Amino acid sequence: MMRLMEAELFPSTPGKVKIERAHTINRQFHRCFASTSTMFLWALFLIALTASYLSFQSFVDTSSRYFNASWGGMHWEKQIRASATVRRPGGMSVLVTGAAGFVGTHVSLALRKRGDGVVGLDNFNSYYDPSLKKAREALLESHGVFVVEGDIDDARLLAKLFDVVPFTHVMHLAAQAGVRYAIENPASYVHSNIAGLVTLLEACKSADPQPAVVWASSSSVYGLNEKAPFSEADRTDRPASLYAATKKAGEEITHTYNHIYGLSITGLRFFTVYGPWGRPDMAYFSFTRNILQGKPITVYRGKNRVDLARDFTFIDDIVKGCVASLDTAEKSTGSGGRKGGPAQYRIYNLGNTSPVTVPALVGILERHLKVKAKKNVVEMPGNGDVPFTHANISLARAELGYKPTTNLETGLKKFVRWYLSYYGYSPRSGGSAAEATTGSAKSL
Ligand SMILES: O=C(O)[C@H]1O[C@H](OP(=O)(O)OP(=O)(O)OC[C@H]2O[C@@H](n3ccc(=O)[nH]c3=O)[C@H](O)[C@@H]2O)[C@H](O)[C@@H](O)[C@@H]1O
Repeated sequence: MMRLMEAELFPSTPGKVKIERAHTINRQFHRCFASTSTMFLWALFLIALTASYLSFQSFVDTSSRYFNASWGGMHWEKQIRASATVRRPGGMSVLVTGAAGFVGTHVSLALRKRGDGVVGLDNFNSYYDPSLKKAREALLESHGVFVVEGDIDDARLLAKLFDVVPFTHVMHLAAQAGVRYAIENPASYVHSNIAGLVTLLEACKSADPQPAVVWASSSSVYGLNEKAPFSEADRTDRPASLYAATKKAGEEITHTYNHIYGLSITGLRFFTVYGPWGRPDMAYFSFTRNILQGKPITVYRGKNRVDLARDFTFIDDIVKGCVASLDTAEKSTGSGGRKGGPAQYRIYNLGNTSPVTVPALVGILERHLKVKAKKNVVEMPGNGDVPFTHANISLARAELGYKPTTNLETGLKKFVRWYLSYYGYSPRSGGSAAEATTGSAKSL
């Protein structure tokens, strides 16, 4: 019993000799005290060790997050400042979202070439082949445009960007595009076209100075509108796809930020934009790929065997419309999140004004590629498509000086030339592009 008590009173500690039972009570108390203080010291030591281990871990975590992050740091900020530098009197510094996208790349290049400061932002998602986006980024970099890798829904990143550069304008082209893909991945449209848009507008409204915002809406907002050509004042409350609904919502959301915070806003309704460096998910692009590979293409047809038609618009015309919108945008009126007075709010159609049917589009491609397409004609599935689009561009002509000059025949010729060169086709004289493609073509 006594031994048990002793053992409880004087437990052994690591590295210490066992207590001798023959000690006097005093000595026992002394040892007891000594042992308790040793234990206390050991406990302190262990706590300190654990604390330093934990803080070291968190340092390692933070630094690895920091070093792995695609943005941040002094070098990064320096690249942004250099890219945003204005090189012409009265030039603007523009944040272009979706800069590695089709329209974003072309607009960024046009701005940079005339001496404006341009910083790109893109999340390089895999909706379509990210290597094409990387190739566009390389093209931009060769012209001195730096593209930040990040998402428009990242409020911290946006705040940092506005902290580093007092952007005068935002050209907002980042979005989840594609009409039919919304059936497969609705959340992506909500993430980019709704949540991302709001996050971006929040950053713009808080920025000092507030930038003027020009952004990409879509011809799809006209939905089931049958009155042709489509004018800005026509009904847009009957969208036929979730994509269209999110773009329409974007028009309402931007109006709210214009109304409450004095942000200058211009929404551009693009009509089926095509051209070099285009989007592989679009019909003209995927048709070209399939025709060259000898694969069949699916051509949708409307009810009663009516051909579908689109007001296909060449990229160079769209770029001119975007740049003119930036040039004519008035300043936002607010600062520090407060409205200073009424601000400009505009919406324009940017189309070509001459719709072409999908079979006619295929015919032009067949001529340029010198290959006959294998066509499967099927009735348009009910997945978001509309039978036709046709832009009335009077407003953009009057207020932006917008005047499209490239017809589908000429524009597709330029696209095909780019496609063949980008994917490594080298047509022999007299032969068709397809005959000359063996081996060297990159697959999409
Ligand atoms: O104008 C717009 O606002 C929209 O234009 C295009 O949408 P869409 O006109 O549907 O363009 P494509 O996907 O290239 O389709 C063009 C036409 O080809 C048809 N098509 C498409 C794909 C296919 O395999 N077969 C086919 O016949 C479509 O039904 C449509 O009539 C873009 O993809 C959207 O991002 C953009 O917002």
